[in-house]
Amino acid sequence: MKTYFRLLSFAKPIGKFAIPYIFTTLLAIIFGTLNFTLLIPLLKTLFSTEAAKAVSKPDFVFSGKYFVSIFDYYFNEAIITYGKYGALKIVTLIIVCSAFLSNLFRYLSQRFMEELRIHTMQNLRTTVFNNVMNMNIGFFNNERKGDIISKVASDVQVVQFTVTSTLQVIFRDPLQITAFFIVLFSISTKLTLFSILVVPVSGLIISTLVKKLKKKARSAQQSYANMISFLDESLSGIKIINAFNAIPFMKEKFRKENATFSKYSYSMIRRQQLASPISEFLGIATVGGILLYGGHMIFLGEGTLTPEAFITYLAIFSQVTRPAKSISEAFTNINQGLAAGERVLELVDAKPQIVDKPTATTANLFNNKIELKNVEFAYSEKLILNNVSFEINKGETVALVGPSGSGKTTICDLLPRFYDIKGGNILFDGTDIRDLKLDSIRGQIGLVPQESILFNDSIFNNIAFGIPDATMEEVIEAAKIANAHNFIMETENGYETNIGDRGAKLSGGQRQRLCIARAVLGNPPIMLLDEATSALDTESEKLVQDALNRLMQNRTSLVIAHRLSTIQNADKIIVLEKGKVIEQGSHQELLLKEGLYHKLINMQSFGAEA
Ligand SMILES: Nc1ncnc2c1ncn2[C@@H]1O[C@H](COP(=O)(O)OP(=O)(O)OP(=O)(O)O)[C@@H](O)[C@H]1O
Repeated sequence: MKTYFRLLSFAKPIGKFAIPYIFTTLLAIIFGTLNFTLLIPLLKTLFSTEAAKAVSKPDFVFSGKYFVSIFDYYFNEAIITYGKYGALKIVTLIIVCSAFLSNLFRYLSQRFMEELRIHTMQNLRTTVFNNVMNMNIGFFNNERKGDIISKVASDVQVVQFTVTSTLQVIFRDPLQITAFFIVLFSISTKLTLFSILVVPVSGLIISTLVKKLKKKARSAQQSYANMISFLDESLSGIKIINAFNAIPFMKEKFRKENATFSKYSYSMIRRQQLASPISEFLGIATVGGILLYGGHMIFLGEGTLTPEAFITYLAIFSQVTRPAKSISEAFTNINQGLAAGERVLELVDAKPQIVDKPTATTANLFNNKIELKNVEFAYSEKLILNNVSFEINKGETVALVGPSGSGKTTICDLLPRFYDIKGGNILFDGTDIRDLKLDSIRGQIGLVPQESILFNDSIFNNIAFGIPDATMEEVIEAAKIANAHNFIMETENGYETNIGDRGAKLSGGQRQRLCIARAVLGNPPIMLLDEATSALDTESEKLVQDALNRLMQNRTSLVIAHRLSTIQNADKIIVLEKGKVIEQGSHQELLLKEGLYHKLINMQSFGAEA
């Protein structure tokens, strides 16, 4: 129930939709019930052989019986005044008008409900996406991408079609049933009491049926998420899958997950679908019982039940099953909706671990140095960085070198606070970065990752990423500095060319140069650079290297260096091993020490050029 109300809280402002909905629904129910009530006089005129006699007007009492008898009274009057056929015309006209109004209001109420539903889901989807974007990088190491995608895309959809659609069931259908029962009671109390006895029995049967649905729904949704993850991985890794002849293997893996999903869906749907025929059957069985009981009452001349009232009674009672059925259906579906809702709310409730302190201040423009002091860091339990200390002075290029897994990338991720450190300090111009606003630090740091990260968009938008007011002149200028302008001009639509998924339509060197152009345009005072290890051909390599050198000019840079030339030109080299700084100094100083650096140089482990 808590989940349900939380999901509804996304309907804000609910009054905007709920008030017109309640109003139109009430009118639809009133006119809908009126239609059936009018059947009594209609049948009476058609079948009665006696001439109408004047009767006295019934006294007002607030009850269903009064309304039935007042109809009777006016109808009788109409027969006396206009004759039987004339009265029939009037009643038919009223029935048609009332049916028109009832359907009109039903349509309007449906429209308000749809607006509420779509509005709620729009809110929910935006909230989930925004919250996911706010999460710190570490969150994505633990959550599977496909899981997040399926929560935002599919689970929200399930919530939409189950949770919010129960809203109308909660309000409209019980009200409709009540209205019908008021009329039923006024026609025959005895008969109605008899039929009510059946309701708890069918309720019990249905609730046993749906009890297990929620667990099954959760397993089905999880299995669906696995499929999405798998699809995502397969599409990203399609080249490797082909190269390793792994297509049959992947197909088989997908087939298995797909079969699991189908199994859960099937067993869930089997139960779900049972609810409707069972409730319909119970409804008809009840009508059968009423038919016998009511017929018995008429034949014996017991009570006041007339044949026309009895037919009307049966007509109305057969209508009761419709809202009753939709209530029972809603209850079977809601479990599936709640399971999906819980999965979605997990994402809404996830709290980013890295947020601004309330006392955080805005960092001034970088003007002195970044200092790592006895930094300790662990992704989980195992310490990855241990007592790391070094300084990056303004204007310097500092190179990080060390064997694979020594912690170079980790150090680069700590400066923009993608992760928080466990011990020590990282000082930005003397202030701990945890005391500064995240935006104000990240705004001063540019990032060129090893793997070019580009979006399925135009070249212009990829370069101007994150700078919405960038002009074409500025973008061209940045592209020229990054040696990208010439190749861009050779593409089909120049800066408007779409580069495909993750830049698939470009070469590796071109992708790197676009990423460099993006960093140039951002013009941050500090650059974090992860040099690509993949060897490019000499021509492309030269263009990229040249672009990187220009990017680093007049800037403070921390570079994960793989090229000997970058390392030799660095002002300072930090040599890492197993998360510790083993040596630091210039190229010449470190060579003289004949330590790890010397060994690494001799082993030529700095990539293609070394
Ligand atoms: N997201 C993560 N979760 C847990 N452990 C991680 C994560 N990322 C890296 N590690 C571990 O941290 C250690 C340092 O990794 P890091 O990526 O910083 O090394 P690196 O020096 O950049 O290596 P390479 O040169 O191969 O890129 C490794 O032992 C790695 O297994």
